[in-house]
Amino acid sequence: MSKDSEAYVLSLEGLSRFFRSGDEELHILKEADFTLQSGELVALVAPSGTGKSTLLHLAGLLERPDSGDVLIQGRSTRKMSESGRTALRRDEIGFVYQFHHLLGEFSACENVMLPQLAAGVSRVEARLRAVDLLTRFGLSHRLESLPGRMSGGEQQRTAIARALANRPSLLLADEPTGNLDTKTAELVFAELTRIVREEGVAALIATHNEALAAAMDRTVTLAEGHIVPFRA
Ligand SMILES: Nc1ncnc2c1ncn2[C@@H]1O[C@H](COP(=O)(O)OP(=O)(O)OP(=O)(O)O)[C@@H](O)[C@H]1O
Repeated sequence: MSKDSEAYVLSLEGLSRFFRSGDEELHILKEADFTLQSGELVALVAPSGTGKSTLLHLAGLLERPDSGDVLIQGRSTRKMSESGRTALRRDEIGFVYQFHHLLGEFSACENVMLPQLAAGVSRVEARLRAVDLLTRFGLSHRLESLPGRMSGGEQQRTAIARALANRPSLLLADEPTGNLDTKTAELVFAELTRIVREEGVAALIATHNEALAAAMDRTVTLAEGHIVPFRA
């Protein structure tokens, strides 16, 4: 465990990731450093193709870096086994994908219950939490709907509720309001902010929406493989 990392929910230390494209090496991250605290909401704003998804996947333990370390609540994941990473991901991290990845054969409520059941929460408690979250995101009339019968925006809101279901310490979101209209995006973002503050979640949210980014605590971008403050 490194010196100050325990104070942060997420610490990225000297993180590097490159891809080979023909003869070229694409250095997406080059010894990048970053920290995120409990209750902090940070926007990640960078042009398409610069590596936002890559960064979120590394931070969410969905991929491994070429070098460097990702620390979650001060715990190094560099030498952690796949099963250790999976458990840490289940217990500490909520991830909202660009495309919602809901399970089509389960209702909205069941989709939000499933990660809780996997973490050992009782059915009764899991349902209470699912109903509360879905209601907060304006979906109380959609509890028993299958994803295929819901609009894109409703599916995305369900995916956000699912990511928050296990009270994660870290929320990572890849364009979570990308397919919502402006008004719905604002409402969803306001509720997301409330939950982040109330539950002390640390959130890193990739977005192209400048108004939403401006409403967060700070904004970072990717520049030459580093994570740096964004200056408009
Ligand atoms: N597995 C991979 N193999 C090779 N190249 C990859 C791989 N994953 C990503 N890349 C490349 O890395 C770069 C960054 O991709 P990434 O998806 O992280 O960007 P992004 O900023 O999230 O883009 P967008 O906003 O369009 O989603 C792109 O040029 C992409 O082609």
